[in-house]
Amino acid sequence: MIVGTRGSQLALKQTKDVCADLSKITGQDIEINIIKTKGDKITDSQLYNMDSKGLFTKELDKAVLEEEVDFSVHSFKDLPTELDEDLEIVAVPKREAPNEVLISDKSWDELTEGSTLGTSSLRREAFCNLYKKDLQLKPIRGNIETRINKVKDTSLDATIMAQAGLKRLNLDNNIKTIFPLDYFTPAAGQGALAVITRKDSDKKEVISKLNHYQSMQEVFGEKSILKELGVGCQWPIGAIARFNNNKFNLYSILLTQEGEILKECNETGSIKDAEDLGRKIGMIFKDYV
Ligand SMILES: NCc1[nH]cc(CCC(=O)O)c1CC(=O)O
Repeated sequence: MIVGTRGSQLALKQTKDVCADLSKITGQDIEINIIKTKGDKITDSQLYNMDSKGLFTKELDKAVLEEEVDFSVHSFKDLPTELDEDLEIVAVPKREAPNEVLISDKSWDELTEGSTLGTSSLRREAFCNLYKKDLQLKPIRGNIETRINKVKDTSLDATIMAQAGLKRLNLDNNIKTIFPLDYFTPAAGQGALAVITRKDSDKKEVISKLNHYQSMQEVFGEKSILKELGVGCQWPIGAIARFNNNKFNLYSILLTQEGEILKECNETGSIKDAEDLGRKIGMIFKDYV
């Protein structure tokens, strides 16, 4: 089999992890085909100002559709809300920690007025403005290590990242503060991967063995909020689903860029109805955007 992936350190590590698990099932090695996406080529730091639909996924989708590769591996949170009609997310492997973390010499509580914090995420900007209006927010680009180095070489006082990416790259020793999920709520799908094939692929069945049902329901629930709203990552929305003690809970918060809370929702139900809960929250949010 051949897998398509972006070439970033994180994308490659994620793909290798998925392939190792899949090889255990098939007993065969998987060839890795690196595909450059538009998102890898642009250098503008204000990513969220652009039409972000499939910025990191379009070329990969094409490779799967044209049977250049058998499947692709993505960070779930970077997927656009609508997938090509001939493609399918056949597996969401067990999710890594979805939390947001602070990279800095100082803890979140110690960060003082005027400190510089690098982020190019509207949601992270909104949460910073909600809790610490006096930080100087600066756009930041580059791979995870580059971002950490901007703090280490003191060109920035702090940055906020996903714990999952750091864990996967064994860079989690740089974490200063791990944010609780209901304090600094992550993006829909954060910490999870998506394995995509063609709907009519004969590899679908074997690849679907990588699926972790609970993780899939959590991230599909979160993503359906955005789907219902008809927005991608251009809105500052945090969403987190958790399945604990046999209860499926979906929490989401809608902010303005300036850090004002427009609406918070919390729904509990059956894990199999994850997407219904997400749609319900999306519908409620429609009155607030
Ligand atoms: N938008 C970038 C991106 N896409 C996926 C991850 C890693 C974490 C994940 O798998 O959710 C990151 C880095 C970050 O947000 O810090």
